[in-house]
Parts: sequence; structure tokens; C-alpha cells
Amino acid sequence: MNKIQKPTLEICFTPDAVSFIDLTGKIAVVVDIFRATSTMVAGLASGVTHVIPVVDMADALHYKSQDYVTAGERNGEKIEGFDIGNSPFEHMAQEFKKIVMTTTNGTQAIETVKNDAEQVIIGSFLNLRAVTNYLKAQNKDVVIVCAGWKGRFNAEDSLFAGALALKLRSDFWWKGDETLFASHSYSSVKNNLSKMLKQSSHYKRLEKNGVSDDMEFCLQIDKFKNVPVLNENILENLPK
Ligand SMILES: O=C(O)[C@H](CS(=O)(=O)O)OP(=O)(O)O
Repeated sequence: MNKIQKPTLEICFTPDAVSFIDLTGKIAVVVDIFRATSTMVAGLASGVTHVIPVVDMADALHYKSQDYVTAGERNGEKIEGFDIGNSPFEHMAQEFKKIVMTTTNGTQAIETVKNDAEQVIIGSFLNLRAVTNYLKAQNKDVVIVCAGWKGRFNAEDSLFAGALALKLRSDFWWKGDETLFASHSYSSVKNNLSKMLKQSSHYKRLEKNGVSDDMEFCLQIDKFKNVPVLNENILENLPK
């Protein structure tokens, strides 16, 4: 903690950048706007009670025998033999309680931080205010971990990181140029977020798969009030 008692806030634009940061005692906010963390927030706000994020498809299938619905994608498309894909609309269908999920980027990012961070929570534009309020109340150092795309930077996760950094500015010490860059970038596009992100590689890739409605859904701000937290490998909503 710094001399004036404020916790720190840092951003990793990719999961690989986490290797430069000591996560001990810190809260990691994992972000994958298109679509994994938006979908987790939407599902858990709509009747899902448990989400187990896993890296491998085989691990997901292992939970099928324990009454988990298998969900996920590779390269934006539903995995053959799985029950559902990675669309928020599928996860909000209110048919499912327990989901095991594997995605190209989002569940990998959770895996990267889960053993080292003190706590892992799930962020998205859909629950921006709820995440902000939670972090303000904790008085702990925070690292926003962008899932990116296959190890590379992406615009939507980094812009979300900027939006969250701006909301937390008065309560946290910003560390690193990433925070400065992301917050200025978000400020300059926030009134045209969807228009700008339509030019992004991740949007275009998923658009080709016919899921533009998913992306528009994921860009809604403060639609939900839940904050998913990882407990013993299971994502559940924090009590309100
Ligand atoms: O389906 C998604 O939303 C993406 C797939 S890809 O990275 O665009 O191929 O996965 P996610 O892990 O949610 O970024």
C-alpha cells in the first residue's frame, strides 16, 4: 500500500503480461468482452448458479456426468458434442443451473491467474458498475487482466479496462502506462463504442459467424448487478 493509503490498479493487456506482475494479495478482474466474461455475467444474472471455467474440452466433458451443461467454442464456433456455445443468449435461456465452459481466450485467462491472485472476479460492460462498487469496498490492489485474442492485444477488453480504471481513479493509484493509455482511449471512443469496435478484428471475426447480436448485447453498460467470483474453481455470484 502507498503512503497515502490507497490500493494500486494495474492493467495487463494480455494474459502473458501477467508474468511481469506479482499477483499475491491482489484481486484479478478477468475480462473477455467478446464473449466469455460477458456471457458468464449474463448467465449468472439469469438463473445459472455455477460456472466451471476449464481450459480443455476433455476436462469439460468430464463434468457432463455430474449434471453440468457443457458450453463453449473454439474459434467462435460451438464445439461438436457440447450442449451450447458461447452466446450470452444461450446462457440466459433459464434452462440451465450448472455450466462447465471452455472458450478460446476467456477461460484460458482465468486459468493464468487463478492460482496466484488472492481473488478472481469477472468483469464486463454488463456489470461495470457492480464491479466498480465491489472493488472500491475491498481496499485491495487490483489487476485487470484482458483475455485478448490468442495471446494478442484486443481493443474491446482494453477499452473495458480503461472504463473501469476511470471509474476507480479517485480510490486507486494507477500503476503503469497501460492504465493511462486505456483510460484515454476509452474516453475518446466511449460515445461511439459500438461503431469503433465494429472495425476491430474480434468483432469482424465473430460477425462472420453470424453473432453480431451477441456483440451488441455485450456492449450494454450496467445491464446486470452481479459480480461473479471464483471459489474453489467454481464461478458464483458474490452475495449482494
Ligand atoms: O466465441 C468467442 O466469443 C471467442 C472466440 S474467438 O476468440 O473469437 O475465436 O472466444 P472468447 O474466449 O470468448 O474470446
